[in-house]
Amino acid sequence: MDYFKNLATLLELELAHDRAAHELVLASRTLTERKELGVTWYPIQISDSELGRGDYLTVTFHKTNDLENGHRFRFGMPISLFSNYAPQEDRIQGTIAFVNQNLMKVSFRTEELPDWSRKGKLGLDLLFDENSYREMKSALQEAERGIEDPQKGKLTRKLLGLEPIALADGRDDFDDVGLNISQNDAVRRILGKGDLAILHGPPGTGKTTTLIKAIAAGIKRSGGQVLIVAPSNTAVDVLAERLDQLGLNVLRIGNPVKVSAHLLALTVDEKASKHAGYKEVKGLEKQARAYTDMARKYKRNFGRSEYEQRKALLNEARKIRKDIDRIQDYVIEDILCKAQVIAATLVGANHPHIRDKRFETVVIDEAAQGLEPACWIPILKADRLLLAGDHCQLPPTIKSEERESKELFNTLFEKLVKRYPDSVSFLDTQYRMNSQIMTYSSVMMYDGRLKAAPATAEWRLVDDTEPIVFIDTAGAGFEEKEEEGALSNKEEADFLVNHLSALIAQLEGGHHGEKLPTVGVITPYRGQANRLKGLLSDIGGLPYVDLQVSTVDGFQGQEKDIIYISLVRSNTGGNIGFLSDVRRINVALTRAKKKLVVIGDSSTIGQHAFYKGFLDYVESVNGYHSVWEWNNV
Ligand SMILES: Nc1ncnc2c1ncn2[C@@H]1O[C@H](COP(=O)(O)OP(=O)(O)OP(=O)(O)O)[C@@H](O)[C@H]1O
Repeated sequence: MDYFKNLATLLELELAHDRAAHELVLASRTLTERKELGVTWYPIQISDSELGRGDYLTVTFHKTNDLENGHRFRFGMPISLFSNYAPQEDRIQGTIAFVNQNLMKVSFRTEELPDWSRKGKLGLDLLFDENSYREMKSALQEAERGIEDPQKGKLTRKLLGLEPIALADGRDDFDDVGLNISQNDAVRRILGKGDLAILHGPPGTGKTTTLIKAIAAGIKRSGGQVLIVAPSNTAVDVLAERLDQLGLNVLRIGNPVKVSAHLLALTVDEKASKHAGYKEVKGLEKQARAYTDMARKYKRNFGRSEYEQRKALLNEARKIRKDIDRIQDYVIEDILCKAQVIAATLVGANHPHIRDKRFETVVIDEAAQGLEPACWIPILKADRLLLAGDHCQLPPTIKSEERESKELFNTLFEKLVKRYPDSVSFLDTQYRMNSQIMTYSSVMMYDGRLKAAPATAEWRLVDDTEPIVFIDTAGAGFEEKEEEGALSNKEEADFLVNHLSALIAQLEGGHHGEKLPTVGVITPYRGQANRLKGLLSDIGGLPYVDLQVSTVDGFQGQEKDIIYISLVRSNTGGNIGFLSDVRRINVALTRAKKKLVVIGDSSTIGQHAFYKGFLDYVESVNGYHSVWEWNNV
């Protein structure tokens, strides 16, 4: 079917760009730059190594310094181990079996690491993760092959509009006093046995709360097992943690990124270590290791009989390892059977432990951020599907610049919202923003259907009369500049930092030692984010203030009491680049709880209807100011 072939073509384009970009980083950046970009660990030390299943060697590495903040190594990705003596030649590839901030376990397809690993300093490079693309491609092929199959292709045909779909009518008696009307309605429709349910949750409307209540209620009623997936590990961690808190048996497939003992306890490895079969495995592992160690003694200068001895010992170890594998298979099967909820990333839904499993219900959270080919991986395991997300916020990240690739921004979530509007439950009450901050987003993005919960609608900073402010830099000579491909606006950044510092000083005066509000500074451009971070660190930060500076992408899903937005764009042509993607600016405008300050050049951004409307709106609530008002004080 052309539908999946077209998707596969788009995916190929994206793969080519992603790979080229990654390989360019590895080939052209220095070791220090790669470390900063989070794609290299160096220097590292080996703290353990263990021969395991299928003669794979698992080696544990530790970072020997902890200066880098964040890295991009994730469970299941390929890496390359190198030594500083000959970083080009001395290399061996492996796969990440576990990773946290400072420790990584890597499986190598060998019984021993090469000799060079005992000399010099070692490092790890993150290789391009072709595996995710392979899984996506094979899901598209499988979807295409299965579409004619009366049973297997059923949900696929329904989702594509080739066969009638059954939607739940919402006639159910579910009612949770902790949920609002739209949330309870949504749960009722999810609990009805339709083929598809979509939960549309604008910012701060309790999408996750609703989703986990619906899942828990469904399991409580009819048992069964639910697969819940999300595009990012962070989102999967949130879901796993919250479902576990509700007392469900949750199994986290893959490797949590959040540092939490609670979450770690939900993984297959941790559950296996507490399983009754584990003791037996440990005993057998000890025996196998003893045989292998004995065999290794015959390593050099041996004659025929020693050779035979060595072979026999290794054979013995191998036999024991087969027994271990059998017990481990049983343990894993038992853990999988008992789980009420299995949580994984989209690609993790094809982890070997669950690759061949089917689920009556599959749930995809943050579905509007998932690449469509990745969404098909879990969907192919489902009889019915529940999607949650908001297509009016950021779409998935796409590396390719080519025009056709932009088609991937049109997510399956959005297509299904349009194809089956009756399957959509809209959450209409938000618990985050003062109503003045919410209104423009509600009108432009959500047909004016969003309202603020009563307790939220009026909240504001102490003595503050302006929850939403636009500061116009038009004519002030603030200019956008491009340096090494990065856009920033120096004067706007200086102004922002001064304005923010003054606001905080004023709040400190009125706060008398109470906790200061949290602050976020958002800008669409990385160059400006770096400039702002630099300025703020030059003035020694803002003491006692919880402050985060980031691009819009780093803020999705978060909230702060005060948000500043630096729009950067200031040119005569009215060129606003990717600011014209209103989904991106919608995310920025909906992060503030009590005060939102937007700084930009009305003569540039005002040429675009969305921003023109925004300026008019802010003026109508008396929040419009010119930069001169501050500069002349
Ligand atoms: N019915 C409710 N009554 C009171 N507070 C609620 C209700 N539903 C959600 N909230 C609160 O709203 C906030 C957002 O909830 P949740 O984390 O579920 O939202 P979300 O919609 O998933 O958020 P996001 O904007 O990240 O998508 C939380 O602080 C939650 O406690």
